Amino acid sequence: MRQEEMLIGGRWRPAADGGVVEVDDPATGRVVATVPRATDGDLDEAIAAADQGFRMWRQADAWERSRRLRDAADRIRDDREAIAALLTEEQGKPLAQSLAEVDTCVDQFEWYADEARRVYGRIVPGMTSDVRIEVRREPVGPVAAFTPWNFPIMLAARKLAPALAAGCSVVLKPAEEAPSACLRMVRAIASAGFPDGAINAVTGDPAAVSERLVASRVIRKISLTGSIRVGSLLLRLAADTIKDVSMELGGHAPVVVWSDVDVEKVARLAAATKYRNAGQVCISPTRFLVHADIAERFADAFVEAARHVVVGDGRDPSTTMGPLASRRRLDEVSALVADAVDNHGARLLTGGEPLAGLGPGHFFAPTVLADVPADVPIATVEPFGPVALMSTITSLDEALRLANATDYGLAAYAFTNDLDRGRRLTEGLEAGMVGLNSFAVSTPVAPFSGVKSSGIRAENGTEAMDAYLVSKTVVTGIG
Ligand SMILES: O=CCCC(=O)O
Repeated sequence: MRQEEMLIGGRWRPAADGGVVEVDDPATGRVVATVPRATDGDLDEAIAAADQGFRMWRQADAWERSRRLRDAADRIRDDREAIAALLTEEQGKPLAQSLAEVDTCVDQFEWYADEARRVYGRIVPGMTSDVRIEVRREPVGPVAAFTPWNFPIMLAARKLAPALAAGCSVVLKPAEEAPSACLRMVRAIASAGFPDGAINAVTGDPAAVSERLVASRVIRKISLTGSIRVGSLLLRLAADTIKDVSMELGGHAPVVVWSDVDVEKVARLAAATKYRNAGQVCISPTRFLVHADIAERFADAFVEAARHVVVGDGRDPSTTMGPLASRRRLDEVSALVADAVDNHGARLLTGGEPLAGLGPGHFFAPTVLADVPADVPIATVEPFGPVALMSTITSLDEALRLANATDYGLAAYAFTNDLDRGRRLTEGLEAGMVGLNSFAVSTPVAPFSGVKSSGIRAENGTEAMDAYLVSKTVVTGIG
C-alpha cells in the first residue's frame, strides 16, 4: 500500500506523530494508500514555510516566474501516465478522462507561465503637476488552497498556477478522498525549481486543517472549491483575520433546449456531457428545460444515450463512466433520487439505483427523471451524480424563471438556432458562465466563476491573476 507524504518547506515527510488517513479505490472498495494526518504543529510549520517561501518567491522577476511555471508544465506532461493512473485508482473516472485532466493541468501552467509576464501596473496623472502616481500590482501573500475530490488535480492546478504566477506562496490541501495524483503532480511542479516553501501540500482532517490555516495571520488569501456549506464556514473563519477569498461553490446547471434544434444531436451531446465524471462536475448539465414540441423526442434520445453508457472500473478501456467517488456520494445520490420518485411524483425514465451487480464499488446507474417539481431537493440541491432532470417549457419567460429558480448561478446552457432568442437567453440566465449551443464553458483562458451562492471571484483567465494580486499606489512628490 502506498504511503504518501506531505510537502512542507521543501521536504517530503509524514505527520509528526505518524498519524494517517486511509484512501480507498471507489471501484473496488479496497484501501490503496494512506496520507499523513497533519498535526497542529505540522500545519504551523507549513504556514511558517509558506511565509518564508513567499519572501523568496515574490522577489523572482516576471520572466523567472514564467520559466518556472513552464518548466512545471513540462514536468507534469512528462509524468502524465503515472498521475492519470493514480487519479483513476482513487477517484474512479475512466483513464481517458484522467489523462485529459492531466492535460488541462499542463494547459493551466502554460497559460499562467505567459500571464506571469503580464502583470501590468499603470501610471495615473496626478491632480497637480508636482506628483507622479504609479499603481503597482503585488502578490497578495501566502495562500491557503482547498481542493475537492471530483477533479483532484485540475482544480489544484487552477489555483496553484495563477497564485505562483502572481508571486504568492501556497499551502495546498488536496481532497482526502483522492490525494495521491495531486501529491504526485505537486512533486512534478515542485521539482521545477521553486524556492523551498513556495509550494506546500498538507493532508489530514479537513476541518482541522482548514481551521488552522484560515485562522493564521500569515495566510492572506483563501481559495476554495467546495460546497456552499463549507464556503460559508470558511468565509466566517476568514472574517476574523480579514482575508481575501476566492470561492467556487458548485452549481445546478439548467439547459434550455428550444424546438428549433437538431433534437437527437443535442440530446446525444447533452447525455455525453451529463455522464462525464459520473455527473460529479460542478458545471454538469442537470435541469433540462425542453420545449414541449420536442420534449418527448429529446427525452427518448437522451435515455437511449444514457442506456449506452458503459459503467465499470475506470481502468477498463471499455468503461465510459466510473463509480461515484465515495460511499457517501452513492448514499446521497440514491437518497435524492428515491425522494424525488417516492415523495414528489417524479417519473423514472431510466436508471435510478446503485448497480450492485458490478461488485463492491460505488456504481450508480445513469439516470433520467421526468416531471420533477422545481422546488424539491433533487431540483434545488446540487445532486453531484449521474442524474438528469427533464421538464417541459413553452415560453422563454417560463424557461428563464425555472432556469433561475435555484440559489446557484455557476453554468447555464441554451440551445437554439434563433439568434435573437439566443441573445435573450444569454442575457437572462443568471450564471457566471453561459454556453450557447455549447457545453464547453470550462477553459483556462476565460473566467470560470459563479454568481449568487455559486461563488466569489473568478478562477481562470486573466481574472484569476487579479484574485492573487493587490494594488499599491505610490505617489512621488517631485520638485
Ligand atoms: O467541477 C468543477 C470544474 C469542472 C470543469 O471545470 O470542467
